[in-house]
Amino acid sequence: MRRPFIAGNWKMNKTISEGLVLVKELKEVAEKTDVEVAVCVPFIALKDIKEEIKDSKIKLGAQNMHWEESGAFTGEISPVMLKDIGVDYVIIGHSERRQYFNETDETVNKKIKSALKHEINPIVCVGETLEEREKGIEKDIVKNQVLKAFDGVEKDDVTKIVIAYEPIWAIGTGKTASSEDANEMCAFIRKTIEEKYGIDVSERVRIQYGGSVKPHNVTDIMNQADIDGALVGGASLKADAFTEIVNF
Ligand SMILES: O=C(CO)COP(=O)(O)O
Repeated sequence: MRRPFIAGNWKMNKTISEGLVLVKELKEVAEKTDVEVAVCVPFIALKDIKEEIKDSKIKLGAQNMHWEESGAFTGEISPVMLKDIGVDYVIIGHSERRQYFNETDETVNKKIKSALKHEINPIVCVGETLEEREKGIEKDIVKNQVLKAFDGVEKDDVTKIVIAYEPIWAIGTGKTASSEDANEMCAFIRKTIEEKYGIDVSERVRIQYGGSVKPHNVTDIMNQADIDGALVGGASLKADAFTEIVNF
């Protein structure tokens, strides 16, 4: 019922020409699978990558955006600009943006509502730090992030949003949450959505896991009942590894 969704987050990697080489190699796997496949690429590569994948099944994502449509916001990119290129998805509230660029639950919420208004599907990231997990407060943290992210979001829009559960301690560290722990949190997120919007919505919203997803662990992760996909960092930078992940 929920279509599996594997998205690569290239982060600050790949020049435009390197990115073009990579997406050319991903077209075939996207063609042959029922899994939805997306690449979330640096802003400056969006247009060229779009041109390259326009006749393929690969979807295009950005990694951030401002919530305003235009204005005096030096260095920022607006939803109007992303839509103009034909972007399908935008990652919002990645932990690296929360950690290094002062992104808050409030800005995440504004960005989600703005993306929806401009018909770009948000991939909203939530997840706890290691310290929070060790204290046993990870569910409180994640619930709070989810509720703040969805504040004021209309019921009809909820399933346009993809939620990515990315425990911060698992990102780029080679440590994955056990698939059972990851599933437990994803089920808890789904419950949180159910409490706010009802089960008809919560059963349809897609929840990804992210954090050191690799070819060797993806099958186990994707076999979990409440995990509908993966947001892949490092392993999305190589065609062979990402292809294996898509073919979980
Ligand atoms: O942050 C991530 C995806 O957004 C995960 O990154 P890694 O797969 O490199 O751990």
